[in-house]
Amino acid sequence: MSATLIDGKATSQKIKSQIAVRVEQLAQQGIVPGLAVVLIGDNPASHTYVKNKKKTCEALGMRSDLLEFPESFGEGELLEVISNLNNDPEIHGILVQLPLPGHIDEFKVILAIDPDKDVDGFHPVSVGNMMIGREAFLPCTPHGIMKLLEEYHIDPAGKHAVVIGRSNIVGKPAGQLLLQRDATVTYCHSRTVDLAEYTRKADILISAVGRAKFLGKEYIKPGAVVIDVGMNRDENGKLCGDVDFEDVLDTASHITPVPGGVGPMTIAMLMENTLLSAERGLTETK
Ligand SMILES: Nc1nc2c(c(=O)[nH]1)N[C@@H](CN(C=O)c1ccc(C(=O)N[C@@H](CCC(=O)O)C(=O)O)cc1)CN2
Repeated sequence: MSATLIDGKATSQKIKSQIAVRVEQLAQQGIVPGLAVVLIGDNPASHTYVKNKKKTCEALGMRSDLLEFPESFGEGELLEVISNLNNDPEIHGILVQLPLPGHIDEFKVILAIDPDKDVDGFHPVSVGNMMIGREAFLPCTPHGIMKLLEEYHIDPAGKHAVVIGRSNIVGKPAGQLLLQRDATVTYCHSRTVDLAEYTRKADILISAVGRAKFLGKEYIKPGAVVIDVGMNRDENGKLCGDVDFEDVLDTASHITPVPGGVGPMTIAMLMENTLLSAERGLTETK
């Protein structure tokens, strides 16, 4: 039997429609959620992502400031830009597009963002709050994964979730959020010996490996839910995930496509975090 497709595009559209309604309600109180996106350098993929963020903001009635700087932009200059955004009352969310050029210390930059405007959920304060289950901006990709599971009525409680990847942006927080939903979580990574030994025991498999079509059916437990976070190019230059989609289709129960799976959810969750930040400001000033 063929797996059910987990449609991130449709789910993200649904979430964005709900966000647009809340943005309109805020507008009646004279507040427009504002997102500042900072881009350094010429990475073509990053350019596409920030343009999409701007377009989505505008489509939802939110303000979006795109601040673009050359590859040579200094770390000190960037920290100053962030400080100005921290102090701008019309900006509710600040996002510095990653990766940054090598001469800029990513951690220093993340640390400079006011945690109240950290809509990426990368600041140690956000990460700490997420870890202990307190209110926090959740990192957009893992949060998007959890929303997809919810949308498709997949309850992680009691399931064995295997996460391949241990990045701070995706792997680590994805495992943490699954744990909070009572899954039993195993992390695998580039030094894991006999990966298939673990993945074949996964009821929910999250892959953030970054290797095109790396996971075939021999890695998948029959009936597993497969969430593909990979964003790779195949031998023909076509966008594809970590999972060999066609090969796995008859083994998995549910699967996310690439494109159209987790990716669109990342942007929807960013919009939601920015809206939450603006709504939060409203509560605090009342
Ligand atoms: N500051 C951040 N930097 C980066 C993040 C992030 O969350 N915060 N994540 C990624 C890039 N990213 C958003 O920034 C992102 C990547 C991909 C997509 C997406 O919608 N992908 C589409 C396909 C797009 C295409 O055709 O190329 C899909 O999967 O359907 C959204 C956001 C790294 N940097």
